[in-house]
Amino acid sequence: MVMELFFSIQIQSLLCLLLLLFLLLLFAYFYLYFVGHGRHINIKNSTHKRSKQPSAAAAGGGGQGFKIYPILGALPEFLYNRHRFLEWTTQVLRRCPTKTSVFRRPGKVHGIMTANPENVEHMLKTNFQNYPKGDRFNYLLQDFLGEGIFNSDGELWKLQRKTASYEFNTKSLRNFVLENVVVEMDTRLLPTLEDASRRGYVVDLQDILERFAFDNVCKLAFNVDPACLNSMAANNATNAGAGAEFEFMRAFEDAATLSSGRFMYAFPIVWQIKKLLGVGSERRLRQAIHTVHKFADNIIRSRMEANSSSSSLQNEKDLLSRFIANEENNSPEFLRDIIISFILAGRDTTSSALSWFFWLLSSRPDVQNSILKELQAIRIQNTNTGENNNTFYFSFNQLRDMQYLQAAISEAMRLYPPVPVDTKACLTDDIMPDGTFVGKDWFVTYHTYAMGRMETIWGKNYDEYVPERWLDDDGMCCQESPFRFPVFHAGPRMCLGKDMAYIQMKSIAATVIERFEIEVVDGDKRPEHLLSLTLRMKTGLPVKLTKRERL
Ligand code: HEM
Repeated sequence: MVMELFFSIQIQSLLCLLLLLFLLLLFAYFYLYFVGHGRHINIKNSTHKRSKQPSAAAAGGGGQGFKIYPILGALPEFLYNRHRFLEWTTQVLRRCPTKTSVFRRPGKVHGIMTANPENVEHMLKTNFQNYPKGDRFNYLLQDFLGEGIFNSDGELWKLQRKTASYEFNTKSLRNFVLENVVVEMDTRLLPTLEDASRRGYVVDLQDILERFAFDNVCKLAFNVDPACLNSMAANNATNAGAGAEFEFMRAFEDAATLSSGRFMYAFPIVWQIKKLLGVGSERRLRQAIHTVHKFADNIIRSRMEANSSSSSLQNEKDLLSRFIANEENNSPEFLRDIIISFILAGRDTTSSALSWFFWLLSSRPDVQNSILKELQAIRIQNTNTGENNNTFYFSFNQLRDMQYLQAAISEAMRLYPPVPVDTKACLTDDIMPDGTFVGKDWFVTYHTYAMGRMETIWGKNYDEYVPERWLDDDGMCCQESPFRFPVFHAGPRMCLGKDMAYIQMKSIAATVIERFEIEVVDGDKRPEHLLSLTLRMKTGLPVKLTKRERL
């Protein structure tokens, strides 16, 4: 018995020793890689000859790209830099000669990241068919978005795109959007800001703009007013405002954040297990999706019933009615998917752009003055021509004439694009225009944030906020090529809401700037951002408002 125990202890000690030795070897191996032999991979090597399994060097190039370790790929660097993902990837791409680098995750997951306009044109337009959203994207967002336009490829996408493109070009939809914006400003935004300025409160401008955008896009999508901006004022005072609409907004926010959180798992198996067991973030996601679906289903069902019993839909101007009227495939589930995709697309994008714009503006009185001058000129012109009898808000034509403001907002989006990175899947092996090999099933990410900060695209002053760079000699704001400035995507899947977004953003910016001076609390510090589907400020945008003297 004693001997048995003795041998058992011996064996256990031996096993421990072996394990220790193995760990030591592993540590030494990776230590050498990190410190001494760290390998960079990038894409300078622009050979057009394709090998079945391209070597790391052939797929990268120039020795400047992401560090790729055996087995772990770029994971160590990714984990180390996860909190500053955009800055890190921008730095890497900037030092790559063709602004593209291979990125490998553990296992067989390969991809490239690019900030090269020619590559962007190739994937978003020239070889569009080869770069769909792909199975991974669809799978991660399927629970929330189903088959909606934002999460579909092929025929399903085409069908939605066709109907939506037609509707987005109609004057009636444009007017509907502008009317909603004016009402929301008049009844909620301005009273909220006026109240804050009168009492000297600090308010979170990002939160206000997000609530504004959510109210707005819900009106556009299914003519429902969640009154989020109202419930904020109510919340501040009495903690009221917890109706079904408010619950819907909260649930929508959670569902979007938690769904996009799935992209950030270093090991996707973790969220899959959580989903299977119904625990943690996946349990919260399931609940949030249930609330969103229930709310949307009720509206869709009652709207469809109204449609079958009368022709009342003809008077409705929102997107849901327009899709119901379009007879092709309008099952309640499909309509729900469509509506949710639109709300997601139009929700945080304009608020993100405006939040960064207002932050940039707070340290640039010269730009503010130029905007004020432009607004004043438009007001004077208005009095002379009698264009708009309502001297309070700006008409569509007046908004169109705000060229400097358009430039100032575009310049803010160059530096802080609301959708900072966007990823597609590669269907079959391909070679990018810069010579980078892309394999079947690789992911391809175009990096809008990095592209806005490339000297090769914007010149030496790329990191300065200069609205004038967008203006021609006549002071007109020029269009930039969407492949150099893919803030609204490009090619057949280009953002459908671009014009609408500019109307909304210019209308809010002009109305607010004309009435208030905005001081950002700690404005000299750049706000930290959150990495989700859109570029949000981590701790909001705290501001103090002072009413301007009348112009
Ligand atoms: C500053 C504001 C906005 C920016 C920067 C922006 C940007 C983008 C980007 C980058 C995409 C491509 C995403 C992808 O599918 O890979 C996109 C798609 C889309 N956007 Fe926008 N967007 C904005 C506002 C809006 C608004 C207000 C709407 C209207 C509700 C809208 C509707 C859409 C739709 C429907 C798509 C999908 C198009 C398709 O897949 O065919 N967007 N947008």
